[in-house]
Amino acid sequence: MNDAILLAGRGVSKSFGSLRVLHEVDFDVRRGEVLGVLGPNGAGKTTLFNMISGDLRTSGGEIRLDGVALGTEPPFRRCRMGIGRTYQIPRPYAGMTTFENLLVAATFGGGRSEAASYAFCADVLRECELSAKANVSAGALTLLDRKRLELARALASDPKLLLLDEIAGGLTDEESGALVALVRRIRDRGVTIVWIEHVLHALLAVADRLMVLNFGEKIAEGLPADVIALPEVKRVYMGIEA
Ligand SMILES: Nc1ncnc2c1ncn2[C@@H]1O[C@H](COP(=O)(O)OP(=O)(O)OP(=O)(O)O)[C@@H](O)[C@H]1O
Repeated sequence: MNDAILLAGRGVSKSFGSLRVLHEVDFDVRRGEVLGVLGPNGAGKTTLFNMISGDLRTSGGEIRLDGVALGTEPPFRRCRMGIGRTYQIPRPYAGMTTFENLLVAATFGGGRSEAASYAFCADVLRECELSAKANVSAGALTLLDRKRLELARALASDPKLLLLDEIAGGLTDEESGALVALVRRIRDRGVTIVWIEHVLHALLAVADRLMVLNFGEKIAEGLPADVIALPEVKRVYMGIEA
């Protein structure tokens, strides 16, 4: 096992009936890095996340966390193994307060006792700049705060790997700057991050490497500046003919 690699996928494939969505994708996520995932709509990015988090089974291939094959482990067990994720469409419990949302994630996802969860959740709220909204109903939060809450809920299970699915969409430049600063802080305390994002400037502000998917295949990976300069990436992702 290579200690530098936290998450590894080999030959990862997914089909829905006759629709092949991912085809033999190999990837490594290095411990402590931010790996950005790019690709046009329908490229298979969220499907890849779903297979890492256990929301979907793979049709082929293998995914390992810390060298341990995830196999058919259900989502809650993967969460306890250290995989946290956000969803493209935030799914807070709208009738609960921000703090209650975190408590649920910390006790069920993180497996902490309720008592131990209180102090931990207060720290997560502070990190995500949500302390002032602790007692606000999640359904009443602004879009930026809903995104922060989505991230905070993923952090409440104390993940070593955080999967972020398009958290910057719909935000102003200033708001996405605040989110980027938060992602950096999380990375700086040692959490490994894989971030699917269409808002390129947000991703480029923090990603250490990029991986690009197109029609379910990996077409590029490497340092961000190198990857976005590739003619193939410009063509499929940005619609620019080289
Ligand atoms: N449960 C499902 N059943 C059938 N087809 C599905 C299912 N989930 C996803 N797909 C299809 O798989 C393909 C890849 O979808 P996916 O959501 O992974 O793409 P994506 O790269 O995340 O796109 P976007 O950037 O729009 O979020 C799409 O054609 C989608 O319609």
